[in-house]
Amino acid sequence: MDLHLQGIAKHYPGVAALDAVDLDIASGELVALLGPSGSGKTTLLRVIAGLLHPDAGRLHFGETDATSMRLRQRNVGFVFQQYALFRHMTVAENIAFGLRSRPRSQRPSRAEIAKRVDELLALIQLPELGARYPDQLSGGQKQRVALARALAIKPSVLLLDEPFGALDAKVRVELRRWLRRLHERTGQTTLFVTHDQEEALELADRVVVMREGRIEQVASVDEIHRAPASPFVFEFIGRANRLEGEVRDGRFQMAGHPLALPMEGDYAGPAILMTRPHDLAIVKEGDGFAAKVVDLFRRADRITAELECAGQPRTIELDLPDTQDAQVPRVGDVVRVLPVRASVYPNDGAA
Ligand SMILES: Nc1ncnc2c1ncn2[C@@H]1O[C@H](COP(=O)(O)OP(=O)(O)OP(=O)(O)O)[C@@H](O)[C@H]1O
Repeated sequence: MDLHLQGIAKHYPGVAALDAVDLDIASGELVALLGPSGSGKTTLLRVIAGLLHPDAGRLHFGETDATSMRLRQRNVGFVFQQYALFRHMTVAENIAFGLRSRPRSQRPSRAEIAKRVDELLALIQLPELGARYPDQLSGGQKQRVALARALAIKPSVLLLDEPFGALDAKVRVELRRWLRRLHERTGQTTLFVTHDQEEALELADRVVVMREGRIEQVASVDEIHRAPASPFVFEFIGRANRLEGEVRDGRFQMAGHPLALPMEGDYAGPAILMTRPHDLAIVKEGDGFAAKVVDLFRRADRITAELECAGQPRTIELDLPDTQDAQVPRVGDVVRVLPVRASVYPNDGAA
């Protein structure tokens, strides 16, 4: 089922949890909602689920206007961070719950429900565990059962709110890969909330980056990497450096010195250059800008230099290439730094 949101708004006293959100999700897509705490991800999910009524805007499931539809009519599957399994029910009973609690006219027969439960136990790769109780499962197993329970009703859309948030890092990575494979098999339209950029980028077909109740960018994982729409997105999806300057004659300048980076568009004025630590190089002479090494960090797989640049409010980080003969500067050295790759944005004060 495809999903269309137009101008969805939800206000609480003093805060716009959602501020005119437009979003289209195609049938079968796996979309990640990514954003910092408080950016409106959960609110958006709750509006789609029908747990929360928006103040404004319209929501369509396919051709059907679902804005005023009740939770049950929407037939959505929902999984939260905290395992919401019923403790007094077995795994099989938990999975069957959504089907069993349907009105009699829409309820499948006992045999059909049992068959569906078996299919789902196989799908979540826990075929032997139907008779167990939730307390007898690991955290990862519980979340797989929660997913099976959400899928049992053949939902129009599956809504996952940080479903792996309470699990340890290793299990989390395993489960997100498992979810990706599961999605490839089921083709279930899925919206996945996370504040973990790695999780979003590994899992999703498309990523929606949210900030203060608004959508900052919607794009494929590739495009979000290649062309982050704003300094906020750039910073949110990986380690980032920010340099302030201006664009003149199609070049970014710091303290009057133009860098040799080609720039698209005809913007001129205050600007922000964003670049990743591994996209900065130390050069012998010529282009680039001067920076002073204020610290060196040895990490597992690299050495990172922290640099101070004249006139810049923040220090920047540069990853040194991992080669034996690489010249490692010392703290206090002044080096010339060249951004090999960067994105330049107008500095409108909001970035
Ligand atoms: N019931 C409520 N009453 C008042 N304010 C609320 C309520 N629910 C959410 N908010 C506010 O709306 C904004 C968006 O909240 P939301 O829970 O959607 O953010 P989120 O991106 O899911 O955050 P997190 O990653 O921390 O879960 C926040 O500023 C939050 O404080």
